[in-house]
Amino acid sequence: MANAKQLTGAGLRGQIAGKTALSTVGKTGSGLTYRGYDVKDLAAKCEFEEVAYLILKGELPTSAELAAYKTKLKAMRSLPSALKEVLERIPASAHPMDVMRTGCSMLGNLETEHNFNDQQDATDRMLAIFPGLINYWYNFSHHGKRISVETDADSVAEQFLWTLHGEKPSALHTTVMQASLILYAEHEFNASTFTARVCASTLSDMHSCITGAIGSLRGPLHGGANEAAMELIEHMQNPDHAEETLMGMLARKDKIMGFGHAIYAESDPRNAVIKAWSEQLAAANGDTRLYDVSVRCEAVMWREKKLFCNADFFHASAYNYMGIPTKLFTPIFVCSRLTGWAAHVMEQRADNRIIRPSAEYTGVEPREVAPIDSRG
Ligand SMILES: CC(=O)SCCNC(=O)CCNC(=O)[C@H](O)C(C)(C)COP(=O)(O)OP(=O)(O)OC[C@H]1O[C@@H](n2cnc3c(N)ncnc32)[C@H](O)[C@@H]1OP(=O)(O)O
Ligand SMILES: O=C([O-])CC(=O)C(=O)O
Repeated sequence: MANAKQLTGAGLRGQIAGKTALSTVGKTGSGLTYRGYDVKDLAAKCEFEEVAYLILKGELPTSAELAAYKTKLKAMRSLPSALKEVLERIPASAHPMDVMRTGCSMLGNLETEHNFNDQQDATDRMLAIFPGLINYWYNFSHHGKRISVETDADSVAEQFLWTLHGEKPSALHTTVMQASLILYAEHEFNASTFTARVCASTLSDMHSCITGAIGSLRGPLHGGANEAAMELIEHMQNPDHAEETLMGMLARKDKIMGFGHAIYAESDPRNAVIKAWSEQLAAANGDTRLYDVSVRCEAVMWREKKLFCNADFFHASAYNYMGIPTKLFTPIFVCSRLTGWAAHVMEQRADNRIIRPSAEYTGVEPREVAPIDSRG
């Protein structure tokens, strides 16, 4: 069993900030479970909709329940015309995470969750619409194309790739995307989920909670690390060049995105799964450069710093091999983590007290306001 990480210090590290029945992270040093199931088991045996159902409703679905859930999601994909108009006004230079944030917020204006009894439907609508939403904007702003999001795709995974590329994806790509969405679906009290829970604790609506969470996920210390990792590895010509680049960065004390974790001590269980898929995609592509340089980065970081790849690092090469533009990497994370965020919002609502911690004051002692002409 791996050692647990010492959790103390700034950033609320190690503080219990609430209860959850949704997942455990690093409980045995390196494990991740969703409602008691090992994430590796889920990624090997399930499709994303089964895991979304598990996280949102508590148990894995039967085949009839899964079929009904997928049929429901498939019927909820269309984009309201007012949302399309907003997406068409966002420039190509925008970051897609800002597009996700605005798109989610706009949806909240058009289809407001007025009543908490609507929380499951509001969540399902976002699960169904988010892949098409981001790819509608991407295709319009980058290629001047108004795509149809009412595809025959059988799953969220397939819908993402289909609406991006305009054709049914290969079985391999769909399988990898299923696994990726499962790996990213839920992760206890990470920064974006905690954002969603703080928002939920004020009894705000689901779209506000998810919009806030998207903003938190955007940063490179959290979900944005998969894009930052891609920007790093794309310049590496071969493993020796990768080693040379990293050694220089470490000497300059640069932060290497895609490595390290706030909770895990020695490894992130999601890494082995996406790494294996990246290797398969590299072989299928007949170009192993990105995989090979990533493997060398992993070895160097462990040798030099005892830092390991988190979920994001091998996602960079895997997504690149599937022809996904780098700036769309973190929105895929949104399409997946939406399940965890929404389940946490539901959990917070079911046993709520407004989240309002205290601060340690470090400012000046009490003093009087001097008349304005005597200041300075
Ligand atoms: C899906 C996800 O969100 S996973 C996380 C994605 N984020 C990244 O990949 C960004 C790069 N990684 C990091 O910035 C950090 O490891 C975090 C934000 C994930 C965790 O931060 P912390 O909990 O503060 O890290 P931790 O306490 O383990 O850091 C220990 C030391 O290692 C250093 N360190 C940690 N990660 C890295 C890294 N990727 N590169 C270089 N040094 C690092 C820290 O700077 C710290 O050094 P210090 O004590 O001299 O300041
Ligand atoms: O738990 C964290 O701090 C970050 C993370 O890995 C995730 O949200 O998937």
